[in-house]
Amino acid sequence: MPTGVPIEFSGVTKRFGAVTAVADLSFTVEPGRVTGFLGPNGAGKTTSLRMLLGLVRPTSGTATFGGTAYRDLANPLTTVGAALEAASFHPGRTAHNHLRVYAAAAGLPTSRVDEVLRRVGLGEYAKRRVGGYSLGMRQRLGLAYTLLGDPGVLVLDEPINGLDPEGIKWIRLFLRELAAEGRTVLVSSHLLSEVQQSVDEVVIIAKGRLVHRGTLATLDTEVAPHVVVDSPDRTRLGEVLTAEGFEFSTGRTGLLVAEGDPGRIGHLAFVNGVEISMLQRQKAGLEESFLTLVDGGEVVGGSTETTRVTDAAADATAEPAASVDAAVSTEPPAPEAPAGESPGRHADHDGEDQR
Ligand SMILES: Nc1ncnc2c1ncn2[C@@H]1O[C@H](COP(=O)(O)OP(=O)(O)OP(=O)(O)O)[C@@H](O)[C@H]1O
Repeated sequence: MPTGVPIEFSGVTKRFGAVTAVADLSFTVEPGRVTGFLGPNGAGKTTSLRMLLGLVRPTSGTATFGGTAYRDLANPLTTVGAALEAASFHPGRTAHNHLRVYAAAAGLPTSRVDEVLRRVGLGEYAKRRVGGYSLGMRQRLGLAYTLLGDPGVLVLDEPINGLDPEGIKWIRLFLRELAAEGRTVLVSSHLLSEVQQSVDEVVIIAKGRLVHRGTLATLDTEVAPHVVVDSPDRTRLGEVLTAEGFEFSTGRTGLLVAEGDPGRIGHLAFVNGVEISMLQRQKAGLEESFLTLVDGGEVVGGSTETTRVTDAAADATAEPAASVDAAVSTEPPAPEAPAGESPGRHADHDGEDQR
């Protein structure tokens, strides 16, 4: 049985020139559960994961697996399985051939290839060329790759992105299974709804900073509930609320007041002689809480516009590096990478610090 170790971010900051992509990030991801690493596009998720996997050097702070940095792991492939972005595989080769190369490089028996392909439901397609695979099948193949060394930790960047409903259902159950086996499972996504049914814990970042960490249940209580109130004379009700300093917006069912206690609003209406036709407390839903948290994220400097080159053409033909040390299936191309450069590089290229 694989042994999961905690993933620990401690005061991690990453600056790219004037842009602070990640600011003083600290959190721990525990084994035995699925943790969602959430934030809108540009929040700093990929940069954080790349620092964790030794692909980018933090400006300050440490990101480790049970206290050991990725580059210092004795055998990375059997400790951490990681997939950054959609894995790219040569379309002309079979899934079995792809994984056989990695297994051989890592000193693993070919039987391991058959095992992981069966595990992700690709057993009967193992000898088919990857070019004929659907996106969902390619995602499964990427997962099979991460499982080759039977690692105790899995780090998956947006594994649900682009899957059809059946694929989403499958991956949700699969992630839960992996965590139930004692592994540490960290899954990034920019959509809470995408991972909400598969995660036990969430770490939410916005503009490079941690904005929430805890269970989904705690997320639900993070954002204060509202009061929805209505009156046959909405204009007058609005005037009374404004005069008392309440902030509100007008919704379909009434005025949405940033106040958790309906009693206060009811009393206010009563003493001002405003008839109330509806008054109720409304808890912020999960999605609303998530959006409120990430919208309110503090700006940590510079533009948050993503400048990354998406090198889809190269993805179609490039092969992931078959290094024993490289348990990371793909790496996003750097912004200035010329078109055609392999996205499968695994260097610890600190040249990015100058960007
Ligand atoms: N190599 C780089 N050079 C310069 N800026 C970068 C680089 N990598 C990331 N950034 C910037 O850092 C910020 C965080 O980007 P990052 O890709 O980590 O966010 P993300 O949460 O993964 O978003 P997405 O889901 O869109 O990939 C963005 O402002 C981005 O433009």
